[in-house]
Order: sequence, then C-alpha cells, then structure tokens
Amino acid sequence: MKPLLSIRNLGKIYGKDTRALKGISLDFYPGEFIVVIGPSGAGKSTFIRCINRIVDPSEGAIIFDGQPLEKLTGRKLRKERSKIGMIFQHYNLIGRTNVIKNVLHGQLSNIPLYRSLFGLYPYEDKKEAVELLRKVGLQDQIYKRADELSGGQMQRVGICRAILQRPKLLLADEPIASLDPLSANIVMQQLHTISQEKRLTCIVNLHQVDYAKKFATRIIGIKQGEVVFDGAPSHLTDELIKDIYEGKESQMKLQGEGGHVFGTEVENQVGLIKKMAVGQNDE
Ligand SMILES: Nc1ncnc2c1ncn2[C@@H]1O[C@H](COP(=O)(O)OP(=O)(O)OP(=O)(O)O)[C@@H](O)[C@H]1O
Repeated sequence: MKPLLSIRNLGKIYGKDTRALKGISLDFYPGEFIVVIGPSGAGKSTFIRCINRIVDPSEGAIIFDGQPLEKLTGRKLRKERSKIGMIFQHYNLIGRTNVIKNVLHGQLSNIPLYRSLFGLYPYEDKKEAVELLRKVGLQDQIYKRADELSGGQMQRVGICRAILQRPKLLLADEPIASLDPLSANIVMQQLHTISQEKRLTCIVNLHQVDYAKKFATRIIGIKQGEVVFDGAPSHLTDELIKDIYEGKESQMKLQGEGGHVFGTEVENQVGLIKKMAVGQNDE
C-alpha cells in the first residue's frame, strides 16, 4: 500500500539552538489511527504543526498525497492543506455563531467567497453537517451558539467541522487536554469511530497514555525531538512508557509490529504510569 504521508529527515530548530525535532522519518498509511505520545517539550506539537506547515520545518521532506508540502507556497499549499483537517485543544470555534454554521466553516476553503459571506452553503453540505452532528449526539444543539456549549460538546463540533472539510488526513493537537475524563472518553471514541468509518488517516497528540493504548492502531513515542517508539499499542509496555517519559536511552532494541520499535534502558521507578493515567495529566 502506498503511504498517504511520508516524512523524511524532518528537523525543526526554533531560534538559534532549540532543536525541537531531529531527523524524523515516518510513513503513514490510509486508515491508520496514530497517537503521538511523549513528555512535555518532546516536540509533539511541533511535529503535528510541521505536517500542515503551521510551523515551517528547518529541514526534511513532507510528501503528502504525492505533493512535496515543504516546498509548496500560495494557492498550491492552500489546496493541499484543504485536504488536511485540524482539531485544536481549544476548539477554535466562533463563539457567537451557531453550531451548524461552525461545522459548515469546515467547507470554507471549498466554496466561493460570496457563498460563504452570505451563508449560501450547498444543500449537500448542510445535510452532511446535520448528519455529523447527529452522529456525535448534538442534534438538539444545532442552532445553539457555540459559546453556550460545554467543552466536550465544543470539541465534538470541532470534529464535525474537520470532517465536513472531507480531508484525507486529520491532525489533532491534544484534543482532550482541556476536558474532564468522561468528556475526553466520548470525544476520543467519536473521533476514532468517525475517522475509522471514513478510513481517514488520523494523527493525534495525547498526554494520556491510557487513551493512546485504547484507541490507537499505532503509537509513536517522541522524546527530545526524536522517535523512540513506533509500534502497536500491545508492544508499548509499562517499562517502555516509563522510558519514554523519564528513562535513559540504551542500546537495547525491541521489535514492534511496525518493524521499528526502539528500546531503552528501564529505570525501576514507579508512579509515572499512574500520573499518566486518564485524567491525571499533571505535566
Ligand atoms: N514557537 C516556539 N519558539 C521557540 N521554541 C519553541 C516554540 N514552540 C516550541 N518550542 C520549543 O520546542 C520544543 C518542543 O516543543 P513542543 O511544543 O513541540 O513540545 P510538546 O511535546 O508538544 O510539548 P507539550 O506536551 O508541553 O505541549 C520545546 O523545547 C519548546 O520549548
């Protein structure tokens, strides 16, 4: 199968000497639900943001749907970006606008300006927006202002907006970091269900390892800007988790399903796993 997204030797340096990413090379395939984990400052957000060029990489290649994203500018870049949906930690909804219009904004890049100014969205888009909102249980909130919703409801609107964009790739930067555990679980479940139904490739940054193990088809661990784990959730042992979050790297290598798991020396320290448990994100 051809990858939808190929990243080669991706690096990012902020300012003079903050190396946020170093030599990252990864392939992502249609239908994968990838969760990126790693300690605070590891480079997770930078990684996600380099993919859609919110952040410009310092080096490397990002081949998305056959196009070299790192080289594109202007209209060509906008065209490729319109195939990449984004879900944000703080939802990025327009508070004074109602729910369905927020969802329809997902189609802004695909309709002429005059239509969006007058709210003239195609019937098919409106129908799909309603169906998506029904799917995430918001059918009774369609005409409510977005700022009257709970955080979990706002994020479900954010998911519907990203899906209505009809992307090939969905990026989510800590989508549940601001939610209570119950809402977080609902949001992750719905994000997972919808993206799997539509066979979208989904890359999600998370702090909660429990959710990564519950929902991911593949987990990527990043530490100090480098990939230190890439494999199936079943291969991510408690010891490896401890390593990603606090252990020292060693020569030991472990093989994971994806064929490239990186092992580390295990420090015998308890407690961190518990901290990383759902709802106890205290980094
Ligand atoms: N705009 C910026 N300017 C300068 N340095 C930055 C900028 N954004 C991030 N960094 C630095 O790059 C490194 C990686 O940051 P990044 O936000 O990507 O990590 P993260 O894994 O997403 O962290 P967190 O989980 O806390 O959000 C950190 O050292 C951070 O201080």
